[in-house]
Amino acid sequence: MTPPGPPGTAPAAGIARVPLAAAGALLAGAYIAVALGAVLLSRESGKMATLWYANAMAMVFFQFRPSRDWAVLTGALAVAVVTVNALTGRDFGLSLLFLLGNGFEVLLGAALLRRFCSPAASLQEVCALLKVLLLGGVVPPFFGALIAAAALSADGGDDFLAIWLIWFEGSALGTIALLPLGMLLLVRGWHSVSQDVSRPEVVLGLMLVSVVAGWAPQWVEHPYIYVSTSLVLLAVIGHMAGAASAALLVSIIVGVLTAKGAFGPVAETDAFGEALFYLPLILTLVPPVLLAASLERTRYTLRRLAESEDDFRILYNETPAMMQAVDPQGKLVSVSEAWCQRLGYRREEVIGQRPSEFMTAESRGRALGEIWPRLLREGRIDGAELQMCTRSGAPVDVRISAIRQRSLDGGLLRTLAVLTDVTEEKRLAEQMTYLAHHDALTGLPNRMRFEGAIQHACVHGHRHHDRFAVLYMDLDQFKHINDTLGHGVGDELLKAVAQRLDATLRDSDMVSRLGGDEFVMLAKNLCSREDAGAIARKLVKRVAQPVLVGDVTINVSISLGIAVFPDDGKTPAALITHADQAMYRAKRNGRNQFCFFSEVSPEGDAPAHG
Ligand SMILES: Nc1nc2c(ncn2[C@@H]2O[C@H](COP(=O)(O)OP(=O)(O)OP(=O)(O)O)[C@@H](O)[C@H]2O)c(=O)[nH]1
Repeated sequence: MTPPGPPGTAPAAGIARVPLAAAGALLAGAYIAVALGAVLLSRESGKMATLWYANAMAMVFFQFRPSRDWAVLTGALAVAVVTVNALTGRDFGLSLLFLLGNGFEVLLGAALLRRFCSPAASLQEVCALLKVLLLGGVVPPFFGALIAAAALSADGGDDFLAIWLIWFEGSALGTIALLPLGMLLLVRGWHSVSQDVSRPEVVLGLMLVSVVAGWAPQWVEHPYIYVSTSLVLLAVIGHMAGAASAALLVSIIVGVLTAKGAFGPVAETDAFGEALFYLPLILTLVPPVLLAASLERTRYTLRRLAESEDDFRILYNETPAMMQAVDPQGKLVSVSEAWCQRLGYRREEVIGQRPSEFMTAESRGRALGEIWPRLLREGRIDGAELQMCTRSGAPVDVRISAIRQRSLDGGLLRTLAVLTDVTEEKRLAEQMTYLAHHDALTGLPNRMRFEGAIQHACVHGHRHHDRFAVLYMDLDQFKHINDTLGHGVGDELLKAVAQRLDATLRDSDMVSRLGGDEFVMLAKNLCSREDAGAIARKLVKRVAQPVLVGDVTINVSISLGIAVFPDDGKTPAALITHADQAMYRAKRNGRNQFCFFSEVSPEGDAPAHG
C-alpha cells in the first residue's frame, strides 16, 4: 500500500518549473561539477573505485521533469560527459565509450524509478525504499558497468572484470548514498528538507557523524561500527532528512579519505578485495536510512491517529446530538456536551453512573430488561424509544441508536449511543393525532372518532346481543342566533352546549360534534328502548337551560332523534341515518323534543340535513 503522504513532486522544486533549455544547462553544469570532482579525486589513488554521484544525481534530476523532456536532458547529459572527459584530458573516442556506459546507466535508472517506484512511499516504507535502492542504485550500475567494461576493454583498456568492478562499485555506492536524499528533495522540496537539516540537533548530529567518519577509519579497528552508531542516532533524531544527509556525508568523507590513501590498506587491496573493501560501507549506509523510513512511517501513523482522535473528540463534544459511551459494567465513561446541556448535568456528575439512572421508571425497566440485552446480543439497536429525565425531573423523549464495540481480543469494549431528542416531535405527533380525532372548537371527539366507536359498538352488539342507541341532535334556530348575536357568540354557545352534553355522559358513552350545530351521542349498555328515551329527555332538558355568553343570556334548545340497535338499524350508517330522520321528525313536531325512529312515518321523513 502506498501511504498517503506528501505530493509526488516538490512544490518548490525550481527544476520542475524552469524552461527546458535552462533545465538542460542546469543538469549539464551540475553533472560536470560533480563528475569533475570525482574524476580528480580518483586520480589521487588510482586504484580504488571512486564514489560516482554524478549518475545518481542525473537520475533524480530526470524525475523532476516529464518524460517528454528526457530527450533534451539526455542531450545535455551527453554534452556534460564529453566535456568532463575533455577537461580531464581524455580523447574524444574514449569520451564516447564513457558516454555509452553513463548514458545507459542514467536512462535505465531514471526509467526504472519512474515506472516502478513511488518516491513518496520510499520515504515512509522500508520495502519501497529498498526497491528504489535496488532499481536505482544496483541494477543500472550493474548494466552500465557491463557496457562500459565491454567498450573500454575492447578499446584496449584494462581487463574486463577489473573495469566492470571499479565502475559498478563506484557507481552503486554513489547512487545508494545519494538516492534517499534525492527522493526526499523530489517529494518535499529543497526548502522543507533544508529546514529539517538545519535543526540544531541535526546539525550537531551531522557534525558528530563527520567527526566519527573522519576519525574512526584511520584510528580504530572496525570503524564502521562507530560510523553506523552515529548514523542510527541521526536516523532517530534527524528523521529521514538527517539520515539521508548523513549517509551522503559519510560516503563523501570515506570516499575522500580512501582517495587520499588515509584509509588503508588501500595499496595492497586487489580487485576482489576492493569489492569487499566497500561492502561494509554499503552495509553501514543502508540500514540507518531504512530505519529512518520506518520511523517516518510510525511518526506519520501516530500523527494520523492523534488527528483522528482529535476529530472524534471534537465531533463527540461539539455535535448537537446527545451521545454517550458505556463501559462493559454498564457505567457511563463519556457523554457529549449536548447530552449534558439537554439533561442539565455537569459531565463529572454523570461519569461512572448508569445511564438508566437518568431515565423515567418505565424506560429504566425497558432499557435494562429489553434494550440493553438486545444491544449486547445483536451488536446494534436502531430507533428504540426511551424517556430520559432532566435534572429538574422534566421528561425528555429520545430515540436511541447504539452499537457495541469489541476490543481486539473480542471482548466488549464499550457501547456507543446517539440519542436524538424527539420530545417536540412526539408532542407534535400527539397534537396531530388529537386534532385528527377531535373537533377543534368544542374539543369533543369528531365524526371520524365517533364512526370508529359506533363501528366497534355494532361488532360488540352483534356478538353479545347488546342494545345501544344513537342520539342525533341539532340546535333549534341556531342560524337566528348567529345572525342576531354574531358568529363569535354562536361559537361560545356551541362550546357551552358541548360541555352540557359531555357532562351527561356515562363512562361507556361518547358524544361527538359532527359539524355545524349537529351533535351525536352513542349510549351503550341499554336494558330497554326506554333507557334511551330517559337519556334523551335529560339531554333536551339540560340544553334548554338558559346559557350565559358574555353578558347575554341565550335560550337554546335541541331537537333529538333516536335509533336503537338492533331494532332501528344494524350498521353504523343505518343507525346514523335513522337517528337523523327521527331528529327531523322531532323538528317537525315543534322542536325542543325527541323522537324515536320507530315513530317516523313509514313513508319516511326527509332528513333534516343532507
Ligand atoms: N357560530 C357557528 N355557526 C356555525 C358553525 N358551523 C355551522 N354554523 C351555522 O349553524 C347554522 C346551522 O343552521 P341549521 O341547522 O341549518 O338551521 P337552524 O337555524 O339551526 O334551524 P333548524 O335546524 O331548522 O332548527 C348555519 O347558519 C351555519 O352557518 C360554527 O362552527 N360556528
